[in-house]
Amino acid sequence: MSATPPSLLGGALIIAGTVIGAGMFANPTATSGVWFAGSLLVLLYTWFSMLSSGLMLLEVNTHYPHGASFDTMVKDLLGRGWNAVNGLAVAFVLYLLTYAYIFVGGDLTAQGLSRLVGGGVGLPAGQLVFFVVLAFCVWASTRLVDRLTSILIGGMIIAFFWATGGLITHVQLPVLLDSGAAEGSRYWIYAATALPVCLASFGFHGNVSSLLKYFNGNAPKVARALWLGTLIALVIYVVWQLAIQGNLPRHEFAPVIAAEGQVSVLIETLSHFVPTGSMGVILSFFAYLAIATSFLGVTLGLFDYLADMFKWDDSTAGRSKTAALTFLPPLVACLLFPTGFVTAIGYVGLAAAVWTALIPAMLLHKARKKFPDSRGYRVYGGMWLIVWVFAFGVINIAAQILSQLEKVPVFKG
Ligand SMILES: N[C@@H](Cc1ccccc1)C(=O)O
Repeated sequence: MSATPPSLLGGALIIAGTVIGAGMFANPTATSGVWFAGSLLVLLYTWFSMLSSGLMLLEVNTHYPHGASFDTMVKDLLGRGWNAVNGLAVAFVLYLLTYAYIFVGGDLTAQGLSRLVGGGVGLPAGQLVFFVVLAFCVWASTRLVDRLTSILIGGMIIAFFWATGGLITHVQLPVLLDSGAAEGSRYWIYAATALPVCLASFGFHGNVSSLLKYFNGNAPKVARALWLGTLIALVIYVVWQLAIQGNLPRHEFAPVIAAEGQVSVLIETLSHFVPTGSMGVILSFFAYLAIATSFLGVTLGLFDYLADMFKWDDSTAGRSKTAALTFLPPLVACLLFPTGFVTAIGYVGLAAAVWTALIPAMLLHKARKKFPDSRGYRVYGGMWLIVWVFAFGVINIAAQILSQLEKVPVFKG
């Protein structure tokens, strides 16, 4: 990153770039049970809780030297045991996301290539092409990724409004409100599937300490960047829900759910209800950019994390070893065990709940005891916020486990 501190908007875009990713493509499918009005409540609840836990991490971070990582804070405040749990949960999320990105990115690549050469490019071929190009960027250099990301994020936001602009004008109120639903249709009983997926789609918490370093320890400015970045994401998610759930009727979601929310199937099913035309292509293009930016951000995080853990240096040999450990396990898993996309994101939510909700709440509780008369940045809310965020984590973990065990109703369309 450059030496001059970035603008507030620059910081907010870094956050928005991480937040907006694979998660959002799973949202319309995961919230098809609670439908539009319910999804707004779930999104608001998740946004507020995730922003708050990010601000908690920020407050804790101000007690440590600039750039002190998650690892340092957890070890110091909660001890080695929790640090091991935290490290495992972080690694699990990053690996699983890489898997989900290859899955979706490969799907879209296969579609795109088929269109170019006139059909017949399979999913594994698409996954390999997508993977090789982006993994090469990460292996080659951090600077390249940095440059690439800002261009991609800009393009992504433009493509998003371009693509959904058309869809929004077609939104049908009865579809959005599901007013033609059968007598006695139920919505709230399906909240458990929605929660962890929305949690995953608001995750960014690995970026807080690097942003604080980037802004030279100016915590209030980082806090503003978190507010702005997560608000941009919230607006985009709401518009996205409107575009999909305002056009594709709830009772027609079955094929999308059966395909586990695969993005190409979502777009294809949508095209039966709206004349998507070139919009389908722009939508795929947007999806592509969103996945690519997250892939770059997440794998770079995983890459640095592994290099640091194994103390592998920055030489070509060192980087190659790190790259192999970063990329090969998810690629192999993707080729061998193609489970569904929405399920994968649900498990991302489960593991992410540990380090984006439970741990931040525990850290802040400890930090306020350890540094009682600090006069620096303080997040709003006092003790009730700590309890709120902790409960949010527990609720999400329970929701994912119960819906995987089918102990709670799961909407099938
Ligand atoms: N929000 C990211 C996923 C993520 C989760 C947790 C931490 C960081 C990133 C996405 O939707 O793709």
